[in-house]
Amino acid sequence: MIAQDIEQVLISEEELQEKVLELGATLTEEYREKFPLAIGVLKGALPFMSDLIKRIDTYIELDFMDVSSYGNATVSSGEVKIVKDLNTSVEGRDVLIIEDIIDSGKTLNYLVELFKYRKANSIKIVTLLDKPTGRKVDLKADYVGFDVPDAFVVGYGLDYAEKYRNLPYIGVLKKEIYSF
Ligand SMILES: O=P(O)(O)OC[C@H]1O[C@H](OP(=O)(O)OP(=O)(O)O)[C@H](O)[C@@H]1O
Ligand SMILES: Nc1nc2[nH]cnc2c(=O)[nH]1
Ligand SMILES: [Mg+2]
Repeated sequence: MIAQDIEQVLISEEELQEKVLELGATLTEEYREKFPLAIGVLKGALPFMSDLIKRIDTYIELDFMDVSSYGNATVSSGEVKIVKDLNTSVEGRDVLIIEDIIDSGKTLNYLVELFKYRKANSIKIVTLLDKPTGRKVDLKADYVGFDVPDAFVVGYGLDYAEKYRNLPYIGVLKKEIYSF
């Protein structure tokens, strides 16, 4: 049972699902007349994206980008690596980036600049979690599910050393699990 490693549940499964419904309704209105390209940032955004897109009731196209700046560390290296690029061109498209968390902001800052350079028509960000205290670059999401405190959170896509992504809620690990 991986739940035994959790010290505290910060956001329950029910709260997550309720927020996903709310964000889905907002995005349905935002993109009603458009055909946005929804870009999931792997791997963390996977569970959130999977739930969210089912609540967006308009035509959307999906694509994925795999970038990594943390490796197995809990502090961003600051260097964003493209592990997998998009299959689709963003030129002229209304791009909706779907993320699990904004912490330093470096991952999304990099992606926003990249999609601007590639001539996207518009770029919006929806993130499940925002950790404003972690910010190292000036970056704001257009849609935020929850603000989280200055702690390393796991679950619902968020990992510690690649584990815990499959927890259905957001929590904080017991101190003895972390190796820092
Ligand atoms: O705002 P930042 O400080 O850049 O941090 C946020 C990013 O870090 C995590 O991804 P990570 O690079 O660890 O890869 P993963 O999604 O595969 O876990 C998370 O999923 C975000 O993409
Ligand atoms: N799992 C996890 N990944 C992150 N990437 C950036 N911040 C975090 C965090 O708080 N938890
Ligand atoms: Mg990520």
